[in-house]
Amino acid sequence: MNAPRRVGVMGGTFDPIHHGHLVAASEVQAWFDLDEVVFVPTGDPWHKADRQVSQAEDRYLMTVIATASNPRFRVSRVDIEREGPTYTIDTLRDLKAQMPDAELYFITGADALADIFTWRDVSELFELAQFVGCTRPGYEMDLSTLSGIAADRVTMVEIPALAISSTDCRLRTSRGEPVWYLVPDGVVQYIAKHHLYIDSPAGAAEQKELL
Ligand SMILES: Nc1ncnc2c1ncn2[C@@H]1O[C@H](COP(=O)(O)OP(=O)(O)OP(=O)(O)O)[C@@H](O)[C@H]1O
Ligand SMILES: O=C(O)c1ccc[n+]([C@@H]2O[C@H](COP(=O)([O-])O)[C@@H](O)[C@H]2O)c1
Repeated sequence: MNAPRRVGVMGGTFDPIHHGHLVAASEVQAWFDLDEVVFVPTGDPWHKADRQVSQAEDRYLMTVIATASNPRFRVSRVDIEREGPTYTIDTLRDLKAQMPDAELYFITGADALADIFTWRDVSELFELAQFVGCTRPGYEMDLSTLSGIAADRVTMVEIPALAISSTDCRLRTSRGEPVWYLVPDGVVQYIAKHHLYIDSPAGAAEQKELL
């Protein structure tokens, strides 16, 4: 009998996708010898309701551009195409329906993992996937706070520390500061071409210079 496919699932708002996301996915792929990592941009990230999130289609296309050079990476539209707020329980059910024999590994940073007990249907989440928490500068995750099934289903992985966040990339862009080398080149160009994260004509002029 063939061994089951091992599939990483990298969920994120990716507004924009940056090298912290890509390094986390690549490290976990290598660590668990995953056959592929599926990036899943959120549709409606209810947990980020305190701010305006860019159009799903822009976040999806930036994710496609950023992952295109890695043959083990692909991007799924399951969260974008589902109506209503995005919950990981639905993401994992949809992916499991598409790949019934796959073992799923849901990849998060330490900050997202620390909040996992606030996520919808948390105990079923641990039945559908193993969870992999990546270290992230500025965030601690103490695995001893997990109990029962969660403790067996969560692994922490130490990855190269990249103090990059989408928040900082948006702020830098809005101030006319460069995001080259924080995000892939194609994403810099997408941001500038589509005038993302700019709220003033002066900022737009700076952005033109970046192209
Ligand atoms: N630099 C990083 N190192 C490790 N993990 C990261 C890093 N940046 C993001 N992640 C993880 O990637 C996933 C998707 O993150 P998300 O798209 O929210 O990016 P973000 O940089 O945290 O965004 P924002 O600043 O807008 O909150 C989350 O699990 C998050 O913890
Ligand atoms: O299912 C939930 O209740 C839930 C709550 C918060 C975050 N998530 C998922 O966690 C992933 C990372 O989220 P974020 O906010 O760091 O981009 C993304 O796939 C979200 O859909 C999921």
